[in-house]
Amino acid sequence: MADRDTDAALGGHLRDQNATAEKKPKNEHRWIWFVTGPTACGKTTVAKALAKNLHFTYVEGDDYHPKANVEKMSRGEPLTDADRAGWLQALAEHETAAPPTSSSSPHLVITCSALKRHYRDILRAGSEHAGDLRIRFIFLNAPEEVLRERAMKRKGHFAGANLVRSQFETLEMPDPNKKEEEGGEGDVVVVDVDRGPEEVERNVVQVVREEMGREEGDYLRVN
Ligand SMILES: Nc1ncnc2c1ncn2[C@@H]1O[C@H](COP(=O)(O)OP(=O)(O)OP(=O)(O)O)[C@@H](O)[C@H]1O
Ligand SMILES: O=C(O)[C@H](O)[C@@H](O)[C@H](O)[C@H](O)CO
Repeated sequence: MADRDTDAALGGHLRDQNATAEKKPKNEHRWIWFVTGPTACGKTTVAKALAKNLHFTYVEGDDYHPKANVEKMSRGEPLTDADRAGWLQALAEHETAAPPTSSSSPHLVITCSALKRHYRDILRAGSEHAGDLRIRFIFLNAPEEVLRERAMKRKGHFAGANLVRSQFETLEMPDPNKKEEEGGEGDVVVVDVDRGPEEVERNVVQVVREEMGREEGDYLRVN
């Protein structure tokens, strides 16, 4: 018995420890959530909502593009595989790096268009050697016309509406419902974003909570 006398001698410390142990999930992993999709689908908006609601550490993928990539996209020119290689590598390195000590949570949310299967595989490979990582993708799905309109209305961003067409040409839409051997990607959740931002944010937060809850038990440690 973790008896009362012992506990009293420890000033209640033992009791506090047991209470903490009960609250912890059985398996505690570090989670990396990539928020993906073509330009103006709402990656930044959604990632900020996850950071705010679940206290995840937020990494803005666009900040890791070299200057030449940003200049190219500002002119409405699509990037090539070679243009994207170093940028994808830089994002993959975030997965295995220890989170900054100042961050409130070990879990990361990273925005990254990740348009092609091959790009998503680079990000998957980034986590392969770190046994405690769980990596998931959220694909924000909306028709091209909706994204063109959002890009047109947006102010002060290097990517304009003239980039949208080529993003859809490049896109290899992930299919989580197909079997893996048929090219399916079971670690992707597709969320329809052709609706208001509040509804999208609510849906995404729920998707993340459910997925982490399923693996980690009832208690989701978010901070
Ligand atoms: N669900 C939504 N409904 C309407 N407008 C939205 C929605 N989500 C985001 N927006 C608006 O659409 C624009 C694009 O959103 P955001 O910048 O978050 O997209 P993004 O995918 O991060 O873009 P990029 O990849 O080009 O940086 C912004 O002006 C944003 O306020
Ligand atoms: O792969 C790409 O072509 C890029 O990542 C773009 O998608 C942009 O970074 C961004 O989304 C535009 O603002």
